[in-house]
Amino acid sequence: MAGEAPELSAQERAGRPFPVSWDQFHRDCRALTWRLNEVGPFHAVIAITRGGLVPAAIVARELGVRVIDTVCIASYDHDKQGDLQVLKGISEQAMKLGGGTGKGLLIVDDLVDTGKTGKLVREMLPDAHFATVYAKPKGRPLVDTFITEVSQDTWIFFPWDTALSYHPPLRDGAA
Ligand SMILES: O=P(O)(O)OC[C@H]1O[C@H](OP(=O)(O)OP(=O)(O)O)[C@H](O)[C@@H]1O
Ligand code: HPA
Ligand SMILES: [Mg+2]
Repeated sequence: MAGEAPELSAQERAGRPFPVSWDQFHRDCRALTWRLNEVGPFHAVIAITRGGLVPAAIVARELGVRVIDTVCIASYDHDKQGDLQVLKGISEQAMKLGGGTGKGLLIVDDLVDTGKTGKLVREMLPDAHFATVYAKPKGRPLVDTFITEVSQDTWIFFPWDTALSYHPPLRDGAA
């Protein structure tokens, strides 16, 4: 409709950019593993794709876990969240390892934001341990272990979504 304000994406609503380098991400994943090492052992890691694949690989490597499964969920189209779609569920084999409820399984994702994705996976595996590298306040209560909390109005830029590019000097109006 004419005169109606355009809908803002999550990233536009988020005032603060929080860029994360590969190096920083690796360090944060290792810090996460230190905490998880106190909680395990785990029979398997369940990565929430796609963002959870990267921390899941690092965490599984550090914890010595070789069974990794995925739950494939799509919700954000870049920075706009739509309805959650489960494109692939947890495998029967991983379900068995978790006794049907997720006991002894470790769910890994890169972050929780609104918590919608995490809530859905928790419902599939109520007894699993849920770990993320970053957490925003709305999603935080869903997570058992995380490393860094950022404000709800922060947008995290992951290294696999970004590239090095020219940045104008502050004098020329750069933010
Ligand atoms: O707490 P929420 O508000 O549900 O948001 C968090 C989820 O959003 C992102 O995934 P996305 O759906 O963008 O898919 P991707 O992992 O394939 O990038 C992120 O990796 C989390 O899985
Ligand atoms: N960064 C990247 N992807 C996301 C975010 C974020 O802050 N929130 C939900 N998906
Ligand atoms: Mg994701």
